[in-house]
Amino acid sequence: MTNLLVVEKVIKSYKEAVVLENVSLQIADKGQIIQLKGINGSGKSTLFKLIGGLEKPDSGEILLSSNTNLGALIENPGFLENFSLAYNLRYLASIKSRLNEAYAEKLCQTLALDLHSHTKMKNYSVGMRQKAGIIQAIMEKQNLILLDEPSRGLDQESLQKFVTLMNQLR
Ligand SMILES: Nc1ncnc2c1ncn2[C@@H]1O[C@H](COP(=O)(O)OP(=O)(O)OP(=O)(O)O)[C@@H](O)[C@H]1O
Repeated sequence: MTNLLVVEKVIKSYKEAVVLENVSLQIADKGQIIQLKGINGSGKSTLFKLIGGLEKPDSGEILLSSNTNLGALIENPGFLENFSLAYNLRYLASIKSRLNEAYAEKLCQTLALDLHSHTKMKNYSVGMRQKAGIIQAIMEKQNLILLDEPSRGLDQESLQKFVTLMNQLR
């Protein structure tokens, strides 16, 4: 079976500081939930940025298979701040295809967000932005999903719904 992701002997430094030193991992199957644990500043977000192509490794390789469809929520998700949630989701989906409105609606309902709200993204709370970030990472039924601190800002009820949602995606 082709791996969805291969990280091979990756080294990444910022100035003098080596953040990732010979990191290797493979993700072969769908249906796995893999937790990346490490103390603050140990390089978790950096690894996600490398996998997402937002940063380049100093050496080593990051390989995504041709059938990998990557979804990512990395640190503070960027949005078109003067536009609504629906506009943003349609825009993001349009890069590859077209928004599945029914699925987006279902995800929004699950996480208690109003897809049809006219509120501009810049006026969303931290938790609402986080939910929007989670939704854009999974709304295309991506088969490899990177979620960096996904619980940030979520209230207790939303957190439970998020966990249920993740288990349903497996
Ligand atoms: N753009 C950058 N320029 C310089 N140093 C950076 C940059 N990005 C990250 N670092 C440094 O790399 C190290 C790893 O940061 P990273 O954000 O990957 O850690 P983390 O494990 O995700 O931390 P946390 O658990 O606190 O979110 C830290 O020392 C950080 O200061």
